[in-house]
Amino acid sequence: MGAGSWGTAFAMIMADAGNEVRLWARRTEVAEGINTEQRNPAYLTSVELPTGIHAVTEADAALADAELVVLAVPSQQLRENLLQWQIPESSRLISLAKGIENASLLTMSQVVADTGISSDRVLVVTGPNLAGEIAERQPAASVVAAWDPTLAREVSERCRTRYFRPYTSIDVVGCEIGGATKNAIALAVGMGHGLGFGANSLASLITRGLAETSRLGEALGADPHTFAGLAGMGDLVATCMSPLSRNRTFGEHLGRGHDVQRATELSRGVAEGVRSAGSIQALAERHGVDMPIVGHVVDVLAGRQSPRDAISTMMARHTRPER
Ligand SMILES: NC(=O)c1ccc[n+]([C@@H]2O[C@H](COP(=O)([O-])OP(=O)(O)OC[C@H]3O[C@@H](n4cnc5c(N)ncnc54)[C@H](O)[C@@H]3O)[C@@H](O)[C@H]2O)c1
Ligand SMILES: O=P(O)(O)OC[C@H](O)CO
Repeated sequence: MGAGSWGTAFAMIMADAGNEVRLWARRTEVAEGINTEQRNPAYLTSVELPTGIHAVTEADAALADAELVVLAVPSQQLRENLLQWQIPESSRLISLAKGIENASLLTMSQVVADTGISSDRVLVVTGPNLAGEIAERQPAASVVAAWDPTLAREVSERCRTRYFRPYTSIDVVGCEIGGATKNAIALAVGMGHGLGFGANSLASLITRGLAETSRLGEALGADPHTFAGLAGMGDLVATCMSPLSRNRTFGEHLGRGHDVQRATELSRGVAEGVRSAGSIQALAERHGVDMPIVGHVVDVLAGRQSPRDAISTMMARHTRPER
């Protein structure tokens, strides 16, 4: 459900893994391009898609009798869409979005459950999975997380291909916090890059970003090991280091001196950290967790601080043991 970059690339994974795939696109021209030319004319436009993907513009046509419903709309739009869709009762749902809902401070699997769908039916797929690389069938690993390890295993087998290697996890909340928070940290790393700083600065931000992500995750009951894995460090490193990342690129525009409006105009696709950073900060405050990098990202996005001042303020913080 959603034919943006990741919805399209994940449809490709599912088709390559031998599933019959229906892909819901909002726009007729997107569906037609996929069905007649095996190309999405709006996202990943140079990629030839497998013939096994059938695109539709009616949500009901995509959802009818679906065994697995893959949710690939941006996180702040998930609830409004779910409330309109007729999700088959026997289906399982896979959440792909990486964000925290603004109004509720819920993770995406929690939003799904909040609309009345049992959390036993909800899975999360997350990891270092930049859609542009996956669509070229470059090898990557990922994590399929569910409360029930048997379900996680079953679904991981359904999306395994020669280029996509899914591990399993029962730490749903940890995987989701890793995925949502890395976007805010990537904004900070992008700012550092845009300011002209090198590998030492960026590695320092990544590592301390992981430390604050782990603190938040643990406060929410996550397994600390998750943050050393694909959904934590793996995704954080891929996002912070790749020019393909929309979040890192958005941060880079800010670091080069553009304001949020101009950075938005220069961006293609959704940079989830821009919308979720404030929610992550609010969630951290609710649980008494210190997240200085996310806090400064929020200040920069709100125009209260420049990227350069944000970095200077972080550097001036009191020193203390690393752990
Ligand atoms: N692109 C990636 O590399 C990647 C990888 C892993 C996870 N994700 C996550 O997947 C989610 C989707 O990202 P994406 O990369 O596909 O974004 P995108 O910007 O490429 O596409 C967004 C899609 O959502 C649709 N959309 C936008 N507003 C909508 C609304 N109100 N209702 C319904 N549909 C709407 C658009 O039409 C489009 O199909 C995000 O949470 C992102 O963090 C992306
Ligand atoms: O392009 P980004 O910044 O949304 O990152 C994409 C994926 O989440 C990387 O795993």
